[in-house]
Amino acid sequence: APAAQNARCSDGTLVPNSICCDFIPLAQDLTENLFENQCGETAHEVLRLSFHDAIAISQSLGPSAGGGADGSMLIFPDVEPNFAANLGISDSVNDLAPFLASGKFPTITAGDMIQFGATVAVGLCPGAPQLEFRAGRPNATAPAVDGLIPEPQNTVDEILARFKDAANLDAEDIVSLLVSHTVARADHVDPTLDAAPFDSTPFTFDSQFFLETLLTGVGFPGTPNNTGEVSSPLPLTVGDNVGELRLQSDFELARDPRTACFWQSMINQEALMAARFKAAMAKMAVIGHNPNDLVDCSAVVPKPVPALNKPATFPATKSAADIQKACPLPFPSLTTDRAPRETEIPHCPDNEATCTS
Ligand code: HEM
Ligand SMILES: [Ca+2]
Ligand SMILES: [Mn+2]
Repeated sequence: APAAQNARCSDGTLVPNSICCDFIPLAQDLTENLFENQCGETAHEVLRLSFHDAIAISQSLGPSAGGGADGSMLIFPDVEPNFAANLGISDSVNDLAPFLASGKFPTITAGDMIQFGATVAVGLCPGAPQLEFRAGRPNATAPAVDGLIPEPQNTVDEILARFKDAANLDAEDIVSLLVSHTVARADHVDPTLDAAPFDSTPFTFDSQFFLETLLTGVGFPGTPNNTGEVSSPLPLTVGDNVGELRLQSDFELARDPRTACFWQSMINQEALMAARFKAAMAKMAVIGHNPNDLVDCSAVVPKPVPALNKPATFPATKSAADIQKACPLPFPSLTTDRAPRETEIPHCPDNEATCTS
């Protein structure tokens, strides 16, 4: 049953508890002053942070190993962010810390700041769903131990085992969470590159990621032989416009018999993709908590920007012949973008000439 809506925020939003109202000015502050109204670098990094905070928990190791979505990254910024698997996460920690310390949001905990920040970030990406948000995560009392964050060099067996040990998340949950890699770029996999995108549309929440990870790899956007990286189908790098980078883990999850059909089913199915991402993110965001102890503040999550409603397409120069089909079900029929050669993937949202990276 839906929670009773027994408080009204000053802007008229009806919520179960007035605590929810405190997130309305935070959403506005983050949107304007941190994310600058874009599905850009800072938004991507806060989404990644929501995962790295939440997944650091272990049923087999017990409660002392980590508390899940408890804000430990923000409360102990000198511990987990220094683990190798968290390389780059300190950018997002440093981005959110001033909002926590500002005194403007005294009722908002570190864990809530991270998970709410991710809902705001995602909503700036065209095609993304309006995520659920629950408030009231108690502050972490200790940082998590090292070794709980999945890495791109991990096998599918290791990845499936890690998500199960963390919170009984299954293969479909993992693929659903990996929708996030549609708005993602790597800064540390190839140390010679900044912002190497995982698909050709890193500022759009679309299904290109699921399509492009199934194309035959032909080269590297930077240097070869990096740990956790395999060859990508669109490696063309021109200056700041870095070519596509493919994680070994995404390559293997796209082809493993346990995940390949669900992976393929996401292609050109944006409503399915958005719905499954929303459901999986709702599970991830409450790891370490009893959701019934939290207040459903979904009503204060900003409405996402409108979708572009562009069907999935093979990038220029690619076609069905380049697909490494791993699922026996029929492959969706898609057109190819028309251009004489491989196109550059723009470094900045909205094709602006400069942007933060
Ligand atoms: C098998 C599990 C996963 C692995 C192995 C993995 C690995 C990675 C790696 C290596 C990067 C590049 C980091 C860098 O070099 O800057 C990355 C980026 C990213 N990941 Fe994942 N990831 C996984 C799951 C997830 C999940 C579940 C989420 C969110 C729900 C997520 C969100 C992101 C985002 C948004 C970025 C881009 C950050 C940016 O653009 O700065 N990832 N991931
Ligand atoms: Ca995309
Ligand atoms: Mn980045």
